[in-house]
Amino acid sequence: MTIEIRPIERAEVRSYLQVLPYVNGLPHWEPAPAAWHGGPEAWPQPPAPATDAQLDAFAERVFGGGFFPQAAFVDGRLVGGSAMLAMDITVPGPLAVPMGGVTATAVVATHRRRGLLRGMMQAMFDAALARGEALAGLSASEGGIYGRYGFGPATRRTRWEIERAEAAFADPAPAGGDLELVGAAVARAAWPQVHALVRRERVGELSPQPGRWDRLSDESSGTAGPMRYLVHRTGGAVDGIAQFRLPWSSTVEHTGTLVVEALEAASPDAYRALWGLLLDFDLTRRVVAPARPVDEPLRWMLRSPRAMRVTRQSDSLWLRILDLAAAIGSRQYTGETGLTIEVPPDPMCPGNAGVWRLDLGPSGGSCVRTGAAPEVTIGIQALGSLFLGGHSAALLAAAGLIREHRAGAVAALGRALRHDPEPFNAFVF
Ligand SMILES: CC(=O)SCCNC(=O)CCNC(=O)[C@H](O)C(C)(C)COP(=O)(O)OP(=O)(O)OC[C@H]1O[C@@H](n2cnc3c(N)ncnc32)[C@H](O)[C@@H]1OP(=O)(O)O
Repeated sequence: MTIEIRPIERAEVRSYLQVLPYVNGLPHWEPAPAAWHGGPEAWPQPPAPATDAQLDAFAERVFGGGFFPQAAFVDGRLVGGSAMLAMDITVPGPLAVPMGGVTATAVVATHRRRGLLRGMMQAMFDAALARGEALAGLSASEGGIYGRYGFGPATRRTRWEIERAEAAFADPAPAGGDLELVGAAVARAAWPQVHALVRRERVGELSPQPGRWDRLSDESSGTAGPMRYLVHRTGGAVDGIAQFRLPWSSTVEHTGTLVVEALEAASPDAYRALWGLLLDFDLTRRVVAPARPVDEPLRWMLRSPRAMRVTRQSDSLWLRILDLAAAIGSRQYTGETGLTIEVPPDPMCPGNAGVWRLDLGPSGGSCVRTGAAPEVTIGIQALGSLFLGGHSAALLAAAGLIREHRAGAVAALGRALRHDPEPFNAFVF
């Protein structure tokens, strides 16, 4: 048996796409989307296998630029694929820095658990480093897979519900600006503008992947019904947008649910006005929001903050530091901190291991090798989890992921790295 890991040629794109479960109509995400969306029906419906025309259209896009696919061949047959997208992620500053976004990953069922993904991941890390990318990120299909490659959960998402009857705002004064229900064509033009404003400020936000907005559609999807769009304008300029559905259900318990798939607002007025209408939409009983930040201002705007019931919480973006010194130099920090850290061996990115002197401050950071004794030992996975400023270093130390050699060093590292508000990415890729 011969194994070959290499980038694919243009003529191989269709074979590459065909190993991806969703292209075959198989689930590619958590097996139970209903756990996030609620309701007893499979929601949304599993996708149908891609048609030939769709495969050709995908293939064109794959070689449209910024997409770096690797594949695993066994005895000449393509049995696994994974790809990196050239993206930008907002890091504390806020500053946009390049990140290789790992996506479209699968190995056919007959060839799993023999190291093919590890081989593709190594090839993608090496290529990303050669392109000058210090970070890689991904959304994980399962929580047990990606830690071994050095990825740490870095942003979180929650699913919450609010009963309409309990959703009154503490301050009933209406927000400024204008709301309009629009079709997908208007949403496709408006959403990029809002997202650009939001991601300039919000740490963890990502540049949109190619074709992201083309997927906004008016078409109905099974019991989920059509997507609906609501925009907010201030002085005629769009500064907020939401997409929501009113899914059909056969049970009385689940009828009248309004599902807010995404909502982005670039001003407090837009945020308040969009939620104001969605929480008080006639003929509904409940709002479900499946992919929201853990620090949702809306809770603090409600007369009864406990009306917002968090029903699920999970990781969202996983981050992998490929080049520690470059990554540390790419963001800004709270206060001035000097610290010596030890990073244990990192076989997939060996340049990260060793003892480093960190000098971190509001104008940036430096990370240089030192012979001094380390004050903390921290693995590359834990550094990935802390890098955007989410999570607490003390928490990871309590879990045994950071070892402290000088009292107070973990607290100092945590203070320097932490960022408020919590990092969040509105869309997965
Ligand atoms: C970023 C994204 O695109 S998310 C989408 C990921 N794709 C999917 O979930 C589709 C279904 N799954 C698959 O196709 C495959 O299981 C993959 C792509 C996740 C992994 O491919 P494989 O070639 O089997 O992985 P590989 O053999 O390199 O695994 C490396 C290690 O991960 C482990 N592993 C692989 N998949 C899983 C899993 N689902 N759960 C737990 N451990 C796993 C292997 O046991 C192995 O462990 P080891 O390092 O201790 O030996």
